[in-house]
Amino acid sequence: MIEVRNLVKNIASSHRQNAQKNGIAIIDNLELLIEQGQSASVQGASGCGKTTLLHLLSGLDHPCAGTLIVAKHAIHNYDETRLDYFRRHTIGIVFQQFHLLESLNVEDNIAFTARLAGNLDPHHINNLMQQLGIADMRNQRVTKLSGGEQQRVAIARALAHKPRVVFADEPTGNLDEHTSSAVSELLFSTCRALNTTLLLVTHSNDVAALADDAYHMTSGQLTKITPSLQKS
Ligand SMILES: Nc1ncnc2c1ncn2[C@@H]1O[C@H](COP(=O)(O)OP(=O)(O)OP(=O)(O)O)[C@@H](O)[C@H]1O
Repeated sequence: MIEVRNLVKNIASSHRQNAQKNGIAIIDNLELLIEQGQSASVQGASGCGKTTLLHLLSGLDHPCAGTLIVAKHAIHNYDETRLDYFRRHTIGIVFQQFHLLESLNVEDNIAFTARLAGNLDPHHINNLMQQLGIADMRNQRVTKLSGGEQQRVAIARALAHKPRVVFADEPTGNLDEHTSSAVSELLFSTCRALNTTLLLVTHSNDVAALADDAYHMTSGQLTKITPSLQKS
């Protein structure tokens, strides 16, 4: 579950005491609720604050004000030690720039987060590689892969430790239309199977429409653009 209340991020200052006084609020009293196991997509103009929102929810950036609860973790109150534990165990992140470990092969990149979390399930990792079409590349260094292949490795890595929540920033941005559709369906179906909450930023209407709820971001806030597609 993700619960965000009155979230403010001022891009000129990350210090709480200066939040209201300095700079522009790129996130301005934003509210969001996603139940456990549900998914939501966020679309919006370039520079409107989508990546900033994911960084705040991942504990990679600090809010100026507001409440951020992610899988029962009230991370707005956490220090770096607790945030580090939270990131390792609770969430998976697909970054826009992948951030793969260049010295490792495909399989070790994917297993890395699971090893850190102490939750290595080789069968699950093998399934992810098979479903994402990267099993044949398991022993290759990631630097040898195309952008689209690296993107699939990044997606598998985010799911490898069966996190409670996944944040994905343009997870299909480097994929052709056919692969984008297959990979995004796999991302959504794997999250559903694991009862993992998924929050995804995308420029693709097709990918956004796969989510239970779709939001548009503007003026630092989210507006729901489709009714919730409640599953029976
Ligand atoms: N650390 C920072 N310091 C100052 N400004 C920042 C910082 N991080 C982001 N910004 C600014 O905040 C705004 C939102 O950036 P963000 O990356 O969240 O946008 P976005 O909606 O994800 O854009 P895109 O769709 O192009 O990826 C931009 O104007 C950006 O320049």
